[in-house]
Amino acid sequence: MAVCTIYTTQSLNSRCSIYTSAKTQLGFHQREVVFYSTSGKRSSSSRRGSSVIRCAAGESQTVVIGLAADSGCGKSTFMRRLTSVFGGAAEPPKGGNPDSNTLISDTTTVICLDDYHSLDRTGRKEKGVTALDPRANNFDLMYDQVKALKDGVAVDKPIYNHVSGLLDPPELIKPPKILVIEGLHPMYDQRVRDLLDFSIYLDISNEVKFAWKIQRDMAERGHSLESIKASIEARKPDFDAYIDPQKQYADAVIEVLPTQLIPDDNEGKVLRVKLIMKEGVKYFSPVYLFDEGSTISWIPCGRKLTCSYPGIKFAYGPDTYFGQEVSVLEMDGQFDRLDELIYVESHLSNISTKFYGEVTQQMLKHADFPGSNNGTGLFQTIVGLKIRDLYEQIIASKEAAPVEATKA
Ligand SMILES: Nc1ncnc2c1ncn2[C@@H]1O[C@H](COP(=O)(O)OP(=O)(O)OP(=O)(O)O)[C@@H](O)[C@H]1O
Ligand SMILES: O=C(CO)[C@H](O)[C@H](O)COP(=O)(O)O
Repeated sequence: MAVCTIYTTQSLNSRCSIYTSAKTQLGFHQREVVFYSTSGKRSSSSRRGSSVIRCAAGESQTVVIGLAADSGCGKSTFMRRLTSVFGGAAEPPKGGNPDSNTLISDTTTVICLDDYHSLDRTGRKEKGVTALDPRANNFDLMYDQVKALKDGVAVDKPIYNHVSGLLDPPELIKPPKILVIEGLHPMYDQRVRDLLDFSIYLDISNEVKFAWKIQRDMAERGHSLESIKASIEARKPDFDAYIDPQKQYADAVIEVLPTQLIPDDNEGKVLRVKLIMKEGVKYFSPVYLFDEGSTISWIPCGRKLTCSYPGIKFAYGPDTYFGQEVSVLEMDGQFDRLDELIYVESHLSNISTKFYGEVTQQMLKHADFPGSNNGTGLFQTIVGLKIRDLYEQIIASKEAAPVEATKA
């Protein structure tokens, strides 16, 4: 008999029901469910079939964030910036699988959606599908488990092992304060998408993606230029079909393009980065430069900001994106001196900092992360602060709301 230990923040006399079905997605036919209440009391129940515990609506505290991007587009770097905003280091589950893709800190748990690959590397090869193809992923299980975590219920999440290319035995994930689901498809399945409190898409243009891939896979992983080109080409049709369309659903998009400051630049070192922020998203007010709603172009170089060639240019203004109203903040170029970023920060509003200079402090703290001297690092940091603010607002609103009557 498989034993599943489930931690719940609900008291034992709160209304939680166990739903069972004939067979779990993980393959267990019978399991024991052990509840731990916050007071430490314990009770257990044995059922045939899979166990999903659903507790009374309105009691959940887990805020769910989706981060979508292709492989090698800066998700891990963004996650490191985000978890740093909440303080404390993010680490793999203690004593667990050394190849786990999960990162846990005091406030956040980041799960990688590669863990919901239904086909392992050999299986994909045999069936002739890439990992980007929805047929290689189990969206039913993804939905069930993200929903359970959002409802305050622990799950046994599978692990996709990137070293072996196999599906490893599952790991226990307890409901965190903030759950980040990052990977190829957080906004692909409507059921999963509807669970997200906020969503981000990292939109890296083909030229820049290629430059980053070469930098990482050639320098750090020993791949040849030809194999990198071949891998990008092989993924492109599925990327265009299944990954890229998700950006229309994102509340914030960080778009990374080649610079416009250097004519015909093909080095890909200087970047033009746009932060596209949807209007009307609950608990999220877009950042603005100087004057909300105006159209602004700003070259901050001069007395207060050191700029070597090709300089720095900011732009801000309203726009539409997939037919929706957005505000766009743009930065082209790179900083020479990160401490001078405070000058730029002081002209930005709605950045959800807790003290003057917090963006600059965060950027200086992680000056060694990729993108710290340009708009990728700046906008990732700002989005991290906006997520903290969103989380605090959601929690405050739940605490203020009267407890809902539970249904029998
Ligand atoms: N902002 C950036 N500026 C320059 N290079 C970057 C930036 N972000 C990421 N990179 C490059 O891309 C590589 C991949 O970044 P990262 O590991 O954060 O991406 P990822 O999406 O998590 O990748 P994967 O899904 O393959 O694990 C880095 O090693 C770095 O070379
Ligand atoms: O697109 C990816 C997401 O990170 C990976 O390529 C996918 O998970 C397959 O993994 P592997 O390359 O280890 O077979």
